[in-house]
Amino acid sequence: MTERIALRTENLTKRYGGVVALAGVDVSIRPGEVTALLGENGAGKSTFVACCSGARAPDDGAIHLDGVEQRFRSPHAAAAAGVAVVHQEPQMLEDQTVAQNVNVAMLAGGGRQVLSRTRVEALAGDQLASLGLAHALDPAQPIRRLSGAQRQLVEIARALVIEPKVLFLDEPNASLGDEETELLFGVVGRLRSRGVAVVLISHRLRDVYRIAERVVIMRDGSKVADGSVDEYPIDAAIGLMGGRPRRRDAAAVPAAACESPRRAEPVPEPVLELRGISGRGFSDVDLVIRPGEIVGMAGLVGAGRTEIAHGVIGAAPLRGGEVLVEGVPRRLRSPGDAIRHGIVYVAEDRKDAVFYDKSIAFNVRASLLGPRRVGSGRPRERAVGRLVATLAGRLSVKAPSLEADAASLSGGNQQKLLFARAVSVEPKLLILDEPTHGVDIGTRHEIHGLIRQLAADGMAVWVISSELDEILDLATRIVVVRLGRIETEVTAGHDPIPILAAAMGAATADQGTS
Ligand SMILES: Nc1ncnc2c1ncn2[C@@H]1O[C@H](COP(=O)(O)OP(=O)(O)OP(=O)(O)O)[C@@H](O)[C@H]1O
Repeated sequence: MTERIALRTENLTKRYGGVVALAGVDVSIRPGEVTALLGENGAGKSTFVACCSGARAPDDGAIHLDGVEQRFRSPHAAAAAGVAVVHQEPQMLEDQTVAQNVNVAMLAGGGRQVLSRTRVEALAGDQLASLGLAHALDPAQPIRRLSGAQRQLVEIARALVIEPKVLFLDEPNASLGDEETELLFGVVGRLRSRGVAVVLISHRLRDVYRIAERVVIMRDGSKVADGSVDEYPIDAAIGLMGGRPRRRDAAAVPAAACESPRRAEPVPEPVLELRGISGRGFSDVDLVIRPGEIVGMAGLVGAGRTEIAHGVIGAAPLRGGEVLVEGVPRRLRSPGDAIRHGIVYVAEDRKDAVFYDKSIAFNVRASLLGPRRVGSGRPRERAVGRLVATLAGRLSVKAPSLEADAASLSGGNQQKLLFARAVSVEPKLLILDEPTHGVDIGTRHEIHGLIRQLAADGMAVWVISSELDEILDLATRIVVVRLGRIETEVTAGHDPIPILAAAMGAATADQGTS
């Protein structure tokens, strides 16, 4: 009996100028299975998805869907044939509701236009319920009020209205907390049992290995391995992806950086002190961050962590309380104002921060022209050189040249660019919201190493992350935000897991009833 194959590529090839993004890739994806597509940043995963889903035309090779060769002229044509994609950065109608956004997808998929708002909400509600998402999303909520995780779930609901044969999920869990990842995997499990071929791209390998049956491993545009997860366990996959030795973070940093900050020395003056600040989505928040500390902010997605950071840097209004920067009360009016006071925030959503139509070099220089450099006129070439060296070396950003558009960088490489750009401003306080979102495992170690080194050199760092592992790995002190308030605080060295689990678990129960 011949095995059923949902999607098969043969010699799939794609070049961007001199860059070979796909070098003759042969892959078979089976129905009713979850296949993980793995590879470091820039390996060619997104390009593979783009070619299979009509977003890019391959230069060579063939794509077969259920045994029939296809030449998709557009994503719409691919969707009509049964190929759906959930993208890393969902594009949605921001002012419309969840229901309207799902409805638009239904219309695009050939559904009938529905004019009544209650009917639109009921249809979207049915769609969400069939995916087990009825409790996670309210069809009447406007998109702009949703967290990154909730938007991902809406995007998945939209992709599924066409009842695809093949579903590509490109980094769907990059910004999801543990709870939301479970929700997502619940949806994936349902799709698998309906016979959908699911292709999952994710750098969170431990999550991936919980759900995938098969792996396809890519490196530099080529497939280097393909088989069951038993044949290629995590460590083997990591080796195949990079061929780069996996360095322990601690080895990359001076030993002092791994200790709690400056225990024996006098306690330095806080860089930032929040006294009972309130704003939309949070209230009565007290927090002190001193030089050399890495404060990890944990909590469920939607708990209010990003909102607190936005309130501090002036991206959203504060309703009350006081912000002190180096002991002086300040009301920061905008992120630019925050930079002038030595506070740089790196957003979770890179769409807002990358100048896509400008060159990589422009993006790098943009920060060096920032307020702290104004006095020196032109950005100092040495500083540019240092930054570029960091990008190319420690963060291994793959780019054809510095003059290429930032849009030509893979998603993970854009994230690295933003990190390096923020660091180059030499802030007193660096606020990182999901700093390794979409970044491969080797680079994640490098970024963590750099964060520790910066703290060891005296920078204060505030890390917001949905990954408890990341917080436990990095932070010298951990605060947990729950329902917009700081719920609990623990110092590294104590066993924080029971405390964190209690705070986060309690939050789930409360949120469910409110
Ligand atoms: N529009 C483009 N123009 C030029 N080069 C591009 C373009 N899109 C992608 N590339 C290059 O093709 C290669 C593969 O990129 P791709 O986005 O497919 O990688 P990826 O494996 O999805 O990475 P990530 O994990 O960071 O998302 C990279 O070297 C990238 O810089």
